[in-house]
Amino acid sequence: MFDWINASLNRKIGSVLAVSLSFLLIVIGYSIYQVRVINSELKEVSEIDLPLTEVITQVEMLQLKQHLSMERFRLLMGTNNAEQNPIKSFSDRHQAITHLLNRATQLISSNLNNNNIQFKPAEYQLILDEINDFTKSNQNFELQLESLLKRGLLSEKAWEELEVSASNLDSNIVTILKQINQLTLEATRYTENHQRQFMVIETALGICAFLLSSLLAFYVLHVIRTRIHSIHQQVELLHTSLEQGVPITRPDNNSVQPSDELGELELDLKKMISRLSDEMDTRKEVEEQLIVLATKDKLTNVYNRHKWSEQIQLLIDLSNQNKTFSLISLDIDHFKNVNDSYGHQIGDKVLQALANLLQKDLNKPDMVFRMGGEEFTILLTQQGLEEASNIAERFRHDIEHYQSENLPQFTASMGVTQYHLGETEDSLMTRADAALYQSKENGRNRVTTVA
Ligand SMILES: Nc1nc2c(ncn2[C@@H]2O[C@H](COP(=O)(O)OP(=O)(O)OP(=O)(O)O)[C@@H](O)[C@H]2O)c(=O)[nH]1
Repeated sequence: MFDWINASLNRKIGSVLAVSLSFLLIVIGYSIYQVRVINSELKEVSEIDLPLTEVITQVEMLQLKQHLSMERFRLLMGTNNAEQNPIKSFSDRHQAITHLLNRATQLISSNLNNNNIQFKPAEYQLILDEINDFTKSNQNFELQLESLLKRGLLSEKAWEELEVSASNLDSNIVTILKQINQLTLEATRYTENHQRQFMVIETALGICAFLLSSLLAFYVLHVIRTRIHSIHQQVELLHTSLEQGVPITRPDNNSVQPSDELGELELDLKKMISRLSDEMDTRKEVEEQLIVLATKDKLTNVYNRHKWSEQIQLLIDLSNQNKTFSLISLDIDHFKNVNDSYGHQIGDKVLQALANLLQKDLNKPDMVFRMGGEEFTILLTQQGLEEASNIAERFRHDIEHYQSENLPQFTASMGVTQYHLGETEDSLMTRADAALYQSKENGRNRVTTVA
């Protein structure tokens, strides 16, 4: 049973068909057997019982005629109307009766010998014995009658004896006939019962076959529907994830053991979803890396000029809704000397050290941009001019006192300004650069704040 549940759909459907077919064959086989039994029973009735009844009825009729002729002869005996040659007519009837009795004996004995009689053969044997006995009694009666008739005038006593024998023969043949009729009746009833039984069993078998086939077919359909529903859910989940752009839930590939075609399809689908999920994860990582590459400076890992343009526009838009911000323009002092004295690589390291120092000191929403060369801009998204100036001064101090074993000391000049409502990026930058220029002009390593 367990194997069958795990079997392929083809095998499941094949099994349902095989069981239905087997049941059908059983019903057909049983029907053929029953029809044959009923047929042989009816054959027995039509080929033995009915001819036998006909023969014995003829014997009965002849026997009665013989009896009546005897009575008639007795009454007319000695009168002018007496029959001239009664022996011949008695003898003819006797021969006819003997012939009929031989036919009846032949009919029963040949069918008994050929095993054609299935229903109560012992009863037929009994009837055969009775017919044989009757034949002998009839033979004796006929001989007795013939000898008496040949002798002519008979005594009253002899006539009475003959009368008794004839009556006995009449009642014997009637009894045989009744027995045959009884047998025929019983055989017919038996066949009728047989037919009824056959109908009941055949109907029960048919119902069983129908129920079993329906149950199996229902089960197979249920299995197919459950699998298709599971596959449909996976596809639906995938569709929703793709539509909403959320990560694809990775299915559990181990939970399904493919036992049939739908199981294999489900497993293939899960594998495909897993692969798609991997691909989406990789693509997301690549996208994130691309965003980093597009927005960050490779050397210092602070934001680049491209990100600056995007961010300043955003802040200008926000400040138009009454939110202000400030910025610090920063340039390393005499950086050319650093490069010239220590080499370009050390120059790069100074740029990296400065970027780290600035980022470390900043709060989350504030951002550092490398505008090019040794120029940096710090965007203070929520601070006013005074606070920005203080931050710039803190930076200047930290840079001046920054110490590293492998790097030379360096300083930076800064220009600080605040965004004026409604002004453009250009005018803001011009003011910041002017302030920075002023710091350079005034001897460097200083902060100039311009409102
Ligand atoms: N190592 C290194 N040097 C750079 C890079 N970008 C620009 N520079 C150098 O920065 C120096 C800038 O020099 P200047 O514009 O003359 O300015 P300064 O020497 O800093 O003098 P002031 O700004 O007037 O104090 C140049 O020598 C450039 O080669 C870089 O990515 N790495």
